[in-house]
Amino acid sequence: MSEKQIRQETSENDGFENKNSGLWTQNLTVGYDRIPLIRDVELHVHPGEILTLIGPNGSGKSTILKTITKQLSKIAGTIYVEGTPADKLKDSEISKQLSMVMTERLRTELMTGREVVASGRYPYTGKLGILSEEDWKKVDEAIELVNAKEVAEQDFRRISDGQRQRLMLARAICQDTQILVLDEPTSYLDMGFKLDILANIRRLAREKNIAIIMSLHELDLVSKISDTVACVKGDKIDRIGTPEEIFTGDYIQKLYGVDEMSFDPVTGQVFLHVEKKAPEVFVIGGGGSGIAVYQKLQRKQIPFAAGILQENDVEFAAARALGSEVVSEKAFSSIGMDKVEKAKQLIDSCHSCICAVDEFGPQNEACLNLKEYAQEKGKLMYSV
Ligand SMILES: Nc1ncnc2c1ncn2[C@@H]1O[C@H](COP(=O)(O)OP(=O)(O)OP(=O)(O)O)[C@@H](O)[C@H]1O
Repeated sequence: MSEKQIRQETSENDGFENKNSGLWTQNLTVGYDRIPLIRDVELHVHPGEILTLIGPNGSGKSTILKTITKQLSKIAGTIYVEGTPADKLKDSEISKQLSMVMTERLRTELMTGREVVASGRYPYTGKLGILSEEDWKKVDEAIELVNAKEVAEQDFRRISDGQRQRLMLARAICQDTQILVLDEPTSYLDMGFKLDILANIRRLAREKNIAIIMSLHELDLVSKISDTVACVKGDKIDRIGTPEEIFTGDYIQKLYGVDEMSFDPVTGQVFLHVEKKAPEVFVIGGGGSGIAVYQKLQRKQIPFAAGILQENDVEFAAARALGSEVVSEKAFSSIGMDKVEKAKQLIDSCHSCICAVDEFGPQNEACLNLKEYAQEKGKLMYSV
């Protein structure tokens, strides 16, 4: 860790905020046609860190980002770029300090991907826009970083959305600024590129000490990449904190207006809404063994009960979300006889029982007991 990073981390720990670095917004109000959409936006993105905006569609994430990058006029407040109010900076000065991924305003007729990326170097070239060898080196490094070498020489308009997105990110990266603004940088990318680009963004922040502010819809990735998460809801930033402070309890579910069980804040898993009906099948699961069975039953719309799961079991959230009933025991406690009885009653009321568990030991003896019970009753099945 560099000395600068250590200083930065310790400065956070003692609560000291350095307004002269990164990006800072104070009492910022954003909106359209002078009508406020989000008020009092107070964000600070430190060098080397990533702040991610999350929130439902239309909540105002892009509006905040567009205002920060001056594509949209602010209604009130101040945006500090590396300590200086953005109003006092010329566009040419801002573009040396702050870069953004944008697609709308760019004219890309007859341009190759590499040329589009190279336009990110224009703030550093003279009026004729001639790039030096050093500029082209930065262009090619950025293209390499986003894994877009194979499409760099193609017509920018004739490549896929995902390839275009990677090149636009390269364009922002080679602009070589201290602040990077990204609006949904992974929306068109497949899973492999999503992970790759986000890992690169993370590395870029840490290694080059860049302050990054972005919006993301992939909640499972937000907590892995962000230092700070700001939640946009209604006419304000509803909550701001570390991923651990945001992804807890039922906050995210409330932010997005979904059922509490539709999302597991610990793993980031999402579950389709299920109508809770009287269970027809009892699933003996545990340790992740039951998940595939729950999903199959859900796809077939067969209501089920599950058990006996400890509340810290990896499949507890899935069972709770997809099952009509779950017999569970507190984490790290031995399974009580009352829970075994409850599970047996449910087996009695179901027409069949599926045992997803392959191996039994002292920790899941109660489940072995249930399997034997189901067998005695002639209800044991091995697959859906
Ligand atoms: N040019 C515009 N003029 C007026 N209103 C606009 C304009 N662009 C967006 N809006 C409105 O501003 C609100 C916020 O839009 P914004 O694009 O910032 O949301 P978002 O959080 O980025 O959404 P998404 O997750 O769907 O990308 C929406 O109600 C939208 O309809």
